[in-house]
Amino acid sequence: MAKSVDVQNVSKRYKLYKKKSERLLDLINPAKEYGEEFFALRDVSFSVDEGAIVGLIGINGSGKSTLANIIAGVIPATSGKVISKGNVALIAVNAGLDNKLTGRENIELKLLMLGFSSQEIEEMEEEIIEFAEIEKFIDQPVKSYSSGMKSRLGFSISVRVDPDILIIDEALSVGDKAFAEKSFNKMMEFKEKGKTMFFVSHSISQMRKFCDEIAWLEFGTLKEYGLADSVLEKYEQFLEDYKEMTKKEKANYRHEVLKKYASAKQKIL
Ligand SMILES: Nc1ncnc2c1ncn2[C@@H]1O[C@H](COP(=O)(O)OP(=O)(O)OP(=O)(O)O)[C@@H](O)[C@H]1O
Repeated sequence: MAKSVDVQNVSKRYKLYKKKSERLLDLINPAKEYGEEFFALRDVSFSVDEGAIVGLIGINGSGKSTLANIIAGVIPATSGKVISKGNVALIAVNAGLDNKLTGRENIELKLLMLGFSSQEIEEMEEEIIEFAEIEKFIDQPVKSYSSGMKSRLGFSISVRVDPDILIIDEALSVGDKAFAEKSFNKMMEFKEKGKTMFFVSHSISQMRKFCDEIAWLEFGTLKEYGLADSVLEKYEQFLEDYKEMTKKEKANYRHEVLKKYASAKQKIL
């Protein structure tokens, strides 16, 4: 089976500064290393077959959105790389929409940037507006939209553009039930067309219905990658245990996971 997305040793490092002056000093004198290092992703690798639907799971802050953004090319990895076959679209609340522009201007700008002609844009525009169900508000600035409206607009543009690889980050959880159903049907259509999709959600039942494979992230590391049923079962059990832990036990757990990761890495090096 041909590979669609290859995530190779991807890490994402952020610098956390206590004061604005630290950020400035770090820029002026990078050798001195001001601020605290924080890894949102640590050496994550996996590859995805063409047509697979992959769920990204993990507790809050485990790195799901960071990974989704890196695969979509919205933010760069600090090290490692992602090789994708075809064009990638990310659908997330707020992703890729300019708040100052109206809904219509956002559609036009996005389609222009993707290289569509003005005639094609004219044809696609009405379909996008209709699918997004924001007809009356389409000429209002996006900053006046609710999060549901933004997400509907983002979703409608991305699916109409017909990308090879689609990444959906929590965007469906903000819409109403009817729109969520319409979006779900659209995604099933994409699935039947054999497109590769990534799906970020906290809903295990949605994941179970929709995904073939799961990447389970834990404190920025890839804990497991495998078939959906088996990984989701383990994740559900983990969530039950994790929920019962005290704050201190959770901190210890995190410490142990990262220690294990560091020693495994040392063995490889
Ligand atoms: N721009 C940034 N600067 C500093 N830290 C960041 C930045 N973006 C994300 N992080 C941190 O990286 C970690 C991973 O964030 P991310 O949003 O990818 O997690 P997530 O798994 O999607 O979380 P959630 O389920 O809560 O949405 C978090 O601890 C977050 O605070």
